[in-house]
Amino acid sequence: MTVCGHNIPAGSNVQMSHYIMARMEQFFKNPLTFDPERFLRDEDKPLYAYFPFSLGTRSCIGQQFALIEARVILAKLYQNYDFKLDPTQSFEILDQLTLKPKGQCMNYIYSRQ
Ligand code: HEM
Repeated sequence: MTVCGHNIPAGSNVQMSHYIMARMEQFFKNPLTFDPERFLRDEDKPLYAYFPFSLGTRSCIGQQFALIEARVILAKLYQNYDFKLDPTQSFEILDQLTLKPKGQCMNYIYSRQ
C-alpha cells in the first residue's frame, strides 16, 4: 500500500502521533499557540488529525460520558475554588507515553466560601 508516496509493506505496525499532528500548520493554524478556543464545538476541526478518543468502529465508547464528566468536574471546581498557577514553575514537558508538565502543575487554591 502507498500512502502519500510512502510504501507501507504488508504487516507493518503503523502508529499515528498526536504530538506531531497537533503541531502541523496544515492541520492547525498557529499550532504552537495556546488557544483552547480552537476546540470549541462550532470551530472547524480537521477530521482525521484530531482523535483523542480514536476514530472508527473501535473508538472509545465512553467518549460522551467522559466529556460530560469533565465538564461537571471543572464546573464544580470553578464554582467552589479559585486557582492561581505558581509562577515559578517551568513549562517543560515530561514525555511518558502521555505528556505532562515536568514540574507537575503547581497551583495556589483558594476556597470561594
Ligand atoms: C478522557 C477520557 C478518555 C479517553 C481520552 C479515552 C480514549 C480512548 C481511546 C483512544 C480508545 C481506543 C483505544 C484503541 O484504539 O485501542 C478508547 C477505547 C475505549 N474506551 Fe475510552 N477514553 C476515555 C474514557 C473512557 C470512559 C469514561 C469509558 C467507559 C465509561 C471508556 C471506555 C472505553 C472502551 C470500552 C473502549 C474500547 C472500545 C472498543 O474497543 O470497541 N473510555 N478510549
